[in-house]
Amino acid sequence: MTDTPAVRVRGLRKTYGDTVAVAGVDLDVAAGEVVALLGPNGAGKTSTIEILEGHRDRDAGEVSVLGRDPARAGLDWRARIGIVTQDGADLTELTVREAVGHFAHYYPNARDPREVVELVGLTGKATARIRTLSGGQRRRLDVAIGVVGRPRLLFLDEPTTGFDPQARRQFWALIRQLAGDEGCTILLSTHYLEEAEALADRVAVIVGGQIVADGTPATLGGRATARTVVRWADGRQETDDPAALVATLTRRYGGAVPGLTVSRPSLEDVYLDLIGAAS
Ligand SMILES: Nc1ncnc2c1ncn2[C@@H]1O[C@H](COP(=O)(O)OP(=O)(O)OP(=O)(O)O)[C@@H](O)[C@H]1O
Repeated sequence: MTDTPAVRVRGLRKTYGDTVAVAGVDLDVAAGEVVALLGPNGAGKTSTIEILEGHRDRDAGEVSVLGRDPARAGLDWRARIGIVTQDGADLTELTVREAVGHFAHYYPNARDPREVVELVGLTGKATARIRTLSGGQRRRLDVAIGVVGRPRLLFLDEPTTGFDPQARRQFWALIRQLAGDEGCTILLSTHYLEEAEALADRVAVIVGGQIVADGTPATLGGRATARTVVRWADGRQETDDPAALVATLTRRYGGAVPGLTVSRPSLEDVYLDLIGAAS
């Protein structure tokens, strides 16, 4: 990672008529970092991401993406970012390989379209027309189009919606490869907590257009220091000393404790608390 942030946002605001979609967002993404934006429907994730992509105007605030203001950046800047939107491109009569090849032409240092099709697991569909793809295959194609230009920064807006579990795991492996081997900075929005946990170095939770928490998946919302919950067949207790409680239970039952589980709050528990407290 270098010291210059890939993304720096201060006081970002966006309204649509009477609706305040983004209400003063501050966000930093370091070069090489994978950051997940989490938040309920309508929280302002897409609006924020689209402003950072240069696809939407802002009302106020400072935004720097790869050192430029997206509202004024040119083609050289655009060639260094990759975008996977919720809608995808409208190219339904092209084949998968044609579509990826078409986008490759826009970039000075594009990847080989065949390699990209392979990377997203669509080789078996390379000559299929886009309109014949399933929803999950279509999203993989969107990812292929997003990465064909070797972006330094990749925006992924709910990238795995509609994926089956196996496709989601394959997609995660692809993202780890892009982030790890190639040092690509990634900002993604998702509704899947396990996706944020699997991929993100850092998670920012946005509610009502404001960031209400920002931290690693392990520490978000005080998760690392939260009390441990011990559950067993006849009870449940929160404790700071789970070993002592389990020892007590073991003595009480004279051996194995039926149905014993020892857990810290999941990322989902913490997230639901955060959005509940904020709304
Ligand atoms: N083009 C638009 N015109 C009017 N209102 C809009 C427009 N786009 C978004 N909004 C409103 O702005 C708010 C934030 O929407 P946004 O799409 O940024 O949320 P989101 O967090 O991405 O939601 P989701 O998880 O449902 O995709 C919502 O209240 C939405 O209805």
